[in-house]
Amino acid sequence: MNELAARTSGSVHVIGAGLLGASVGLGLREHGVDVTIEDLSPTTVALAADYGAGRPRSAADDPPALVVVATPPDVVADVIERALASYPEAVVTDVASVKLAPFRELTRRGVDLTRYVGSHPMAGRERGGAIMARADLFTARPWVICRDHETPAAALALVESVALDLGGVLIEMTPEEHDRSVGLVSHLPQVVSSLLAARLEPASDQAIGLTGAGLRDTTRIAASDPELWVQILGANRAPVVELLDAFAADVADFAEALRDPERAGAKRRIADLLSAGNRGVARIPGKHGSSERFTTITVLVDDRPGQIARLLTELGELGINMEDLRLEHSPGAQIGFAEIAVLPEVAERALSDLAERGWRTL
Ligand SMILES: NC(=O)C1=CN([C@@H]2O[C@H](COP(=O)(O)OP(=O)(O)OC[C@H]3O[C@@H](n4cnc5c(N)ncnc54)[C@H](O)[C@@H]3O)[C@@H](O)[C@H]2O)C=CC1
Ligand SMILES: O=C(O)C(=O)Cc1ccc(O)cc1
Repeated sequence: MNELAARTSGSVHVIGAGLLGASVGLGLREHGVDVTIEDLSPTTVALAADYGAGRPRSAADDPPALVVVATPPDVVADVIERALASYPEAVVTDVASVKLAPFRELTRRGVDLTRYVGSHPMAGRERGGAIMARADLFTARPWVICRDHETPAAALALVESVALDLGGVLIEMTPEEHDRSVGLVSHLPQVVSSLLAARLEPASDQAIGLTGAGLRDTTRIAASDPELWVQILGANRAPVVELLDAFAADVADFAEALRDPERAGAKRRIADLLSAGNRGVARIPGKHGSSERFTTITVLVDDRPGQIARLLTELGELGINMEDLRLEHSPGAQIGFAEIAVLPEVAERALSDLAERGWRTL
């Protein structure tokens, strides 16, 4: 393996070798960090080891410098407590999606948390398990670190070095700030997406067949693991319930305006709520969200092998830099749509040059 230099010094022990734990292991191994892994399931340990996420710990191993706890949230406090006791020299971090509940539980138990630094990479996938792990899962994604004033600088630096080696973007927050923030940007979207997708269950095949990008975009995370989310939502219930109540009030407000759109002010109310959505989506960082930075051109692509590759090659030949690409294709359709984000100043030329080469654009 062609190793990248590591910031992380010392060996890392990962407890819970599923999606997050094995991804941490894979990413650190690429930097040549010595990683050992542990899981309740021997099969998961074997799988994660086979994929290259680390090796099982043996009695002869030196103690780790850092322990990363990547177990489900409902056991995370227990595992952190055990790790602090088992490795009295090590720094211990975790990657659980909620930060306040385990911190409070450990404090309630009187556990000395000097060597504990809570963290949370804002990266995941719909399905868990070691076989879903990827070394690049955390690349360019926010990685929240919850320190407190007593956290020793060396402990903080070690956790930060792991996050940076894995390509994460460090963000410092208190556990309270973290839980409120993820309630809004992760937990509320999960509930809304799941409830929306649940509406599809009894729908006819004919209706489902009309599905387009809008429904796909708003329901992707509805495929997430219910068991994990029961734990996450339960552990962050206060902020999530508050957000759900406010959301439900907006839904009721919207339905009320739509019930009688001829009533004075009703259309304005509907427009105001939709416009607030425009302003909200414009705040989302990243290429899809910051639509003002790029212009999207849509190219029709025949459903034949090699068409997308040809389109991308020709864009390169035309000297047009693609900032983002999205493909849309309905099953059974003879045509697909390639939505290509480009810099606004080249959009017009891209459309005309592509048309000249015989591509159909929208
Ligand atoms: N799935 C996601 O998209 C994200 C998950 N997280 C957090 O990461 C943590 C792990 O989630 P995933 O990797 O998705 O779950 P996962 O189900 O893929 O992996 C969890 C692993 O922990 C093991 N485990 C359970 N109890 C254990 C114990 N007491 N000791 C040792 N191993 C134990 C399980 O056997 C399993 O292999 C959770 O706390 C979750 O909140 C954070 C960011 C994203
Ligand atoms: O897929 C996405 O959009 C995610 O943001 C995944 C995710 C799920 C749970 C987390 O605690 C953090 C990130």
